[in-house]
Amino acid sequence: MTEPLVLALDQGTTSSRALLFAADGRVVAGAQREFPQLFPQPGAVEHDPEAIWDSQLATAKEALAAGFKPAALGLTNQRETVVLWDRTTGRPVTNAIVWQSRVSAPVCERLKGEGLEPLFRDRTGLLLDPYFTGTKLTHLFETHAGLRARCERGDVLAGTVDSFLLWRLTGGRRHVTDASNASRTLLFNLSTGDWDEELCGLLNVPRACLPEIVDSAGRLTETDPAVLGERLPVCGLAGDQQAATFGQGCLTPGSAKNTYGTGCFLLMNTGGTPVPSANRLLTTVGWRIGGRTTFCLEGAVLVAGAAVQWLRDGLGLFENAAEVEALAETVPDAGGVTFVPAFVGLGAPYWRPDARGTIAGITRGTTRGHIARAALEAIAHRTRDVVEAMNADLSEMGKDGAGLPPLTRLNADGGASRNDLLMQTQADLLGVPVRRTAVAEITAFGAARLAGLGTGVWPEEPPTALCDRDFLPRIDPAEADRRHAAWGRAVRGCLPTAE
Ligand SMILES: Nc1ncnc2c1ncn2[C@@H]1O[C@H](COP(=O)(O)OP(=O)(O)O)[C@@H](O)[C@H]1O
Ligand SMILES: O=P(O)(O)OC[C@H](O)CO
Repeated sequence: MTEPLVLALDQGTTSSRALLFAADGRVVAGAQREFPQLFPQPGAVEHDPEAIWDSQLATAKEALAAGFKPAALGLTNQRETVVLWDRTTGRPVTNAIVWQSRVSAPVCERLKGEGLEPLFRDRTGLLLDPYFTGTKLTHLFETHAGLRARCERGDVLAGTVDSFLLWRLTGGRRHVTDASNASRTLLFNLSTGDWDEELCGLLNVPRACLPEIVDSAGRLTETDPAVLGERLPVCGLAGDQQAATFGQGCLTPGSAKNTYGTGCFLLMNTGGTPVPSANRLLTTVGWRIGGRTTFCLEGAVLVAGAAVQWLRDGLGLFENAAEVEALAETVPDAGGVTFVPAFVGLGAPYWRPDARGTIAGITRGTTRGHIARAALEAIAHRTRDVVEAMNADLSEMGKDGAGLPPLTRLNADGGASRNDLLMQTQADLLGVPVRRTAVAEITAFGAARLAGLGTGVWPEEPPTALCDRDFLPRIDPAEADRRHAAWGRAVRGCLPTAE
């Protein structure tokens, strides 16, 4: 095969993947491996960084074993999760604290109590929620004696998962991250495009342990031949949600995608200047190419497909996640059942780490089908929560004359987007078409696209045939509003103190 191929490594929350792509999105070879999720105490979620590395390395080797020679490598990763490792040995010094983990909630409360949230908001576009990397580091330094000092001396390095993987892939030569990953840490200043000394000080994070920030595409570095058996130029690097946005071809302001995976992440491209949110969404870097940054507004829903996983593993309702659709189709509606899967608190736009899940409205007639249907509806309602906040932000922008119209179409991807009932429910509740991508692995494809662009082997224009199916709204908007209002009441019911 002579067409230029790109190897994408996609290090996700529950599995690592390596996929070799052609420019049109075809997967020529690939491999995927799950790795263990660790729940050491309620609200804490950890990964063993060695398990992350082993699974990622094994998949990369497996994909390369097919015998094709990629022109470049693109890397994308679960975001916010923090890894600390010894500079000399490369060995992790603690488990990775995963983005879902709530362990730094007390640190966030303390900082909020000191009135610091507006400062963090203005500079980083984020909120003081335990989701983000910075307070996870603060927490680790407060609970591991001597760790901060080792970081200050530069003996221990810190970074998000991309940094750790690149350290290993380059044989311990490069300690880098890209601007999109950096923008998820609470330490990155959106205006300067660099680490913010004052915020590092407030979070007690020594500058010496942080990586160098590079672009998301270009000749960023290269792999050590001893690791993958060959020297590959690393030409694409981005957080997984930003990579999916790029892969979906959301390259113009106003275009948006929602990834339905463990959580749901809805990102809208807002162009070359950061748009502050008045409605508790996040302002984040989409990608930085040639030193020019594209920004996004983001709504992060912490639990989406994970609710389906819980029906599978926690309640034993079925064996495979895909079976939820048939089960939910056994009933015409949720029969008055509302399921708010606030397992790790609620993300955008509520940001309530103290919220806990509820299943309400159960009667003697409630069946497994009703619960399954309510779980799918919950995912669609959480997405509407985000879209309402986003449209409000866009309308606010419009007052200055520089606005974008409300969302006109949502591009969908991720494991749970394979569920037709979920996609139809989503279109119904939003009142706009939902377009499901034909490229199942769009996150990895986005990383490959960045690398293809970065190395110049692929055209700048994304492939055109990305649509698998359009789901059009079928219910009256007033009915959608009524259902969403009932959802809002259920959400309020799962908050310990009324908002
Ligand atoms: N057909 C389906 N319907 C609903 N949820 C599904 C379906 N297939 C997979 N899921 C859910 O999607 C998630 C997996 O999607 P994926 O994109 O691989 O997630 P991640 O990248 O976050 O690990 C799981 O939480 C799973 O429960
Ligand atoms: O690994 P995923 O696909 O669940 O994505 C996780 C997000 O990057 C967390 O912000």
